[in-house]
Amino acid sequence: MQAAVPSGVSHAAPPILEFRDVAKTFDTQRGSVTALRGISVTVADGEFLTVVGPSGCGKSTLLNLLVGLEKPSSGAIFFEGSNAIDRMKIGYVMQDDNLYPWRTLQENVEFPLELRGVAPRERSRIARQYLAKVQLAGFENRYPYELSGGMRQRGNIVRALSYSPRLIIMDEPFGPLDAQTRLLLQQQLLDIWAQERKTIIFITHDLHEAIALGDRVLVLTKRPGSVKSVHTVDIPRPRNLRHLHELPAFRSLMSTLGDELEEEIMGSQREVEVAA
Ligand SMILES: Nc1ncnc2c1ncn2[C@@H]1O[C@H](COP(=O)(O)OP(=O)(O)OP(=O)(O)O)[C@@H](O)[C@H]1O
Repeated sequence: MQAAVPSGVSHAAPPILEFRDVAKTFDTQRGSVTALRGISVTVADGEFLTVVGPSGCGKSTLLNLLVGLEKPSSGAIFFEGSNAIDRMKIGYVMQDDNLYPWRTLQENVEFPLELRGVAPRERSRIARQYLAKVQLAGFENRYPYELSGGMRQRGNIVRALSYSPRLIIMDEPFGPLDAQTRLLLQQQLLDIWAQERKTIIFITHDLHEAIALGDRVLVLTKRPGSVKSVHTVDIPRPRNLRHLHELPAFRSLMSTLGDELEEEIMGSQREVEVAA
């Protein structure tokens, strides 16, 4: 059961993360591609921020800058007040579960704890505790090929949580799952988040998911991605995800986000037509 957390207040907490006028241009053999431009946004400690935007607008690039896979072309990113980002404090969950096939589920979840030098007994305890939180007790000794897609992704998520990172970034983690499994995992993620209040940045194509999970929804423009709008989700927690669509606040935000994204997607199409 989730703790009651009023929605829309967490971003009043001190920021844990700040993007300050960040831009990213890739130099390729066919010229340069500006993926992001003028991104300025702060994320509060313990906030759940969801990010939506048209395909190719730079959402994954934003996350890659955070985890150090790419460097900003200009501007700066501050994490816990420093631009020397301690990436050991950041967990990353990608769309494809990337559990190691040669390790059992338990050994997979223990892996980041091993890297951080946690003693075997303690890491075994922590891994079991997290696996139980997502109803995977009893499956500890299975290998990834013996698990369903939803089970693997749950393992993937708790692996990122197990070493208690301060920030977790998730790039469409539920993308490939069927609707029913997706709903279950969304609810489990919210339950864990309510208990632990980690800061989460969650990218999704699904507007329903963005509203259901987030304290705020950040909308990016078409490429080069910049901040189009930021909306506070005015729906109290705990949220019953199966009945959200009945709430006027949900329907109103769905409609606003739908309009904003349509505007961006139509804008991209017009540019393609003019260029053709
Ligand atoms: N390493 C790279 N080299 C050159 N161009 C890149 C590189 N990475 C991304 N891009 C370009 O930057 C733009 C943004 O890409 P990105 O993957 O961040 O978008 P996205 O919003 O995550 O897309 P999608 O929603 O389709 O997953 C795209 O035009 C992409 O082709």
